[in-house]
Amino acid sequence: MLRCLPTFRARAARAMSTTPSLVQIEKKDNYAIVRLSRAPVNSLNMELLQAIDEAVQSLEQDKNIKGMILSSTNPKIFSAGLDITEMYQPKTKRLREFWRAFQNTYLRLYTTPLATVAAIEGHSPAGGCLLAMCCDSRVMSLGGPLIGLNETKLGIVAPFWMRDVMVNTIGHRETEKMLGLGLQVNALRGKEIGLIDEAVPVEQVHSVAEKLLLEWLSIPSSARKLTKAMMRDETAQKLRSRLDEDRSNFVDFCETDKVQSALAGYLAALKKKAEAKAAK
Ligand SMILES: CCCCC/C=C\C/C=C\C=C\CC(=O)SCCNC(=O)CCNC(=O)[C@H](O)C(C)(C)COP(=O)(O)OP(=O)(O)OC[C@H]1O[C@@H](n2cnc3c(N)ncnc32)[C@H](O)[C@@H]1OP(=O)(O)O
Repeated sequence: MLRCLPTFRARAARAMSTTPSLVQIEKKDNYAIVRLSRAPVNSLNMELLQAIDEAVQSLEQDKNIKGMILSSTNPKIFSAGLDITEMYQPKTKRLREFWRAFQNTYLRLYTTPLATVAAIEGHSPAGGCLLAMCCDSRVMSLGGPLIGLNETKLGIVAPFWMRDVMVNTIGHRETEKMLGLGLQVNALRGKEIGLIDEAVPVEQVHSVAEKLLLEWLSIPSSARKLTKAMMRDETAQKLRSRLDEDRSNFVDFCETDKVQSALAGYLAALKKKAEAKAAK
């Protein structure tokens, strides 16, 4: 048995070196930094969504960990939102499972008793914006990066729970404009409308995120957790009571010719843009 151990260790090490982790977790004293790490743009496929859900769950179970900073290994992109290739020409079974993973990740992150801060150095459209809005606070870098729910621009409609989280963050009228027009805004504008809490130069994003997290963690823990639950449970419960219906709506909607042709057009435009960039 003892002689088997090095072989087992070597195999495990080899497996780790060949299977890059989709989410990197770095533990500090009483909090962790969770970095999304799916090249090139952290688009949220089913496996990444599940990895985020599992990461948050494992931190919730660690009695030394009280909070987390959600971030990206790519300083240019926080997350490109849902992986459009999951929705384009899908297999129905996988599409249902994919949406279930999205629902679960949202519910986990929005209602986690951990204190959470999003450190947004790069772009954060659609599902990326949702992940950020699920956190208790958001810090974003000044300059180029944009954040927002741009679904209408793709010819798709965000589900009611993405809308609800945005309404809870920036209010009804700003959501009506952001969502209806598919707007994405920079950090300064984000701060004006309450989507972003701190807009800072990129090199300060992490230190300010830590400062905000420590502020949340300075509140007596049970009071902070109960207040978070009081603020968020009703919104989460609305989806929990309609999980199957929401999943069916998504699958039916996604499989329509109209949505499929909108997604085809959008993917082609992304590809063309990437090719033009590569040709430069
Ligand atoms: C009425 C009932 C309603 C029920 C509910 C129904 C439906 C709800 C449906 C959906 C909800 C969706 C939420 C979403 O999240 S949709 C996703 C929206 N995301 C985007 O629009 C972002 C698109 N990407 C970009 O804008 C840029 O890529 C980005 C700014 C993120 C980065 O730009 P950069 O120049 O650095 O990189 P690119 O060259 O553009 O991209 C590199 C590479 O990555 C591919 N890619 C980019 N984004 C995605 C994506 N979201 N999914 C899949 N792939 C993506 C891109 O095509 C390039 O690929 P390649 O050419 O190098 O192979």
